[in-house]
Amino acid sequence: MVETLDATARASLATDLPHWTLLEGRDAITRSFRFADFNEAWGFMARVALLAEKHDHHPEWFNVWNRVEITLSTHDAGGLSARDVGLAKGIDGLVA
Ligand SMILES: C[C@H](O)[C@H](O)[C@H]1CNC2=NC(N)=NC(=O)C2=N1
Repeated sequence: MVETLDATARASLATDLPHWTLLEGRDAITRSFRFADFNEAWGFMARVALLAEKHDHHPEWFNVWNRVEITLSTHDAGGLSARDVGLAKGIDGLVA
């Protein structure tokens, strides 16, 4: 069983992941990305997919042309876990 984030980890979310926001009504974080065109967005999604496989942790996502919205939550934990923070940091690294 995966543990959800403790209070200390939650308190540092805003500084650890400044580009991600907490969803309303659900224990999950989200970030929206915008690219020059669909080709760039799809390339990013391909890199995220490889990263997700490496982490064995997978995003919920939505794409329209140049926009990609990613939501992270740990289904096995029923909420946010360190796996989400790890994957979010990895995703941030792809666009840094
Ligand atoms: C068996 C496999 O390790 C699990 O189902 C993993 C795969 N990817 C996952 N991704 C996410 N977001 N949450 C999970 O609980 C999860 N579990």
